[in-house]
Amino acid sequence: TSNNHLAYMQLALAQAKQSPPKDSNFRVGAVLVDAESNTILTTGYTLELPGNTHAEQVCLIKYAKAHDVPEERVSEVLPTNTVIYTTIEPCAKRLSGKLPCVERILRTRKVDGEGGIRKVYVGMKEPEKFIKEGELKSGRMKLEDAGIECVAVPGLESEIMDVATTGHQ
Ligand SMILES: Nc1nc(=O)c(N)c(NC[C@H](O)[C@H](O)[C@H](O)COP(=O)(O)O)[nH]1
Ligand SMILES: [Zn+2]
Repeated sequence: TSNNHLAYMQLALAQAKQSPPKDSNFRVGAVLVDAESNTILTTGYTLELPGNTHAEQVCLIKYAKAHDVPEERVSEVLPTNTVIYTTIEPCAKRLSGKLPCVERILRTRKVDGEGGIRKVYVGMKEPEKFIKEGELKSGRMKLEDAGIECVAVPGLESEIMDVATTGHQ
């Protein structure tokens, strides 16, 4: 139901508020959810873990760690109907050159095409500040092409933006 989505997005926003301000990224929060049982698997916020980490990346690292696999093998342990809520859409490219979250989400799918993250619930699109719209659009297309639906959860955009850009000049 839509108010369930809003509740998870509000939780993601609460995570984003814990992120240390930095002028070269956005403060984002994310919540990894098992949609089958409607239970929270992990939460994450930008820079929560060392290595200039993104919120979505933190969720996956934590879940993988809890199941004794490295993040790149999280597909082996994720529940089959996993979804992620993120205050800003998964990044398609990162100025740091690190692996974008779109790629991290794509590789949660098992080799046989089963499981992994099936839907991405987004609080708002990434503002065109670090990355051009063309790149952002190609990221969205990659997810759609892989059958991963991006669903907007409206209502928190202005608060998400305020939190995301705290610390920017
Ligand atoms: N969805 C999302 N989650 C995050 O946790 C985060 N920080 C961003 N931010 C996107 C922005 O485009 C990148 O932060 C810049 O491109 C700089 O790249 P780095 O973060 O330094 O790798 N986006
Ligand atoms: Zn990212």
